[in-house]
Amino acid sequence: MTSPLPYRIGYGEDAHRLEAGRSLVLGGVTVPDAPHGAVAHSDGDAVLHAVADALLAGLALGDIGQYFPDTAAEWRGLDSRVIVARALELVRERGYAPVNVALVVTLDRPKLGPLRTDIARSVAALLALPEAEVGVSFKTSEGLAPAHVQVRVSALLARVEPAE
Ligand SMILES: Nc1ccn([C@@H]2O[C@H](COP(=O)(O)O)[C@@H](O)[C@H]2O)c(=O)n1
Ligand SMILES: C[C@@]1(CO)OP(=O)(O)OP(=O)(O)OC[C@H]1O
Repeated sequence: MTSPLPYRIGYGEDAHRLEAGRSLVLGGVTVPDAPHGAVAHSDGDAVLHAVADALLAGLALGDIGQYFPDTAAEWRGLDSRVIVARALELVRERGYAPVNVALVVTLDRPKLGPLRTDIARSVAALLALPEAEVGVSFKTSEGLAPAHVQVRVSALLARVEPAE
């Protein structure tokens, strides 16, 4: 697919159920002393799954489940940084690069504020962006979904190579 557009917007979401005794990884950062972690086929990093889906959606390339099916034994326990790297590669192959991303994590506990910079820095490094181009917001569900993490991500992609 070639696109003449100078900019394209992508949006991605992910959600995972939380269970005690599992680690909670968000944006490539392991949350210390988390009371619960994601139930998932991979490492359950809902931030990175939503980031990758936003990159893919920006170029109408489908979603991560098509590239990393949760029925494939080879992806069990997968480090989600691999998923983002693949999505970024697909974006670059089409002549685009991410410009900035904004992500919102909805999680009742623990409080993530102390990890905001770590998560921004980690996601920025994965996308080869300055840290200031990764916006990180946290929300509680106000008790409506205490055993659940939800992430929403918007991403702006810019054409960096001339359209073929
Ligand atoms: N896991 C979370 C959730 C929220 N925060 C911060 O708490 C503030 C209030 O959140 P509301 O959902 O009640 O509006 C807000 O400043 C969030 O950044 C957090 O640190 N960790
Ligand atoms: C990442 C994959 C693959 O390991 O599995 P999960 O960790 O379950 O994550 P999800 O966001 O439900 O879907 C994408 C999957 O294909």
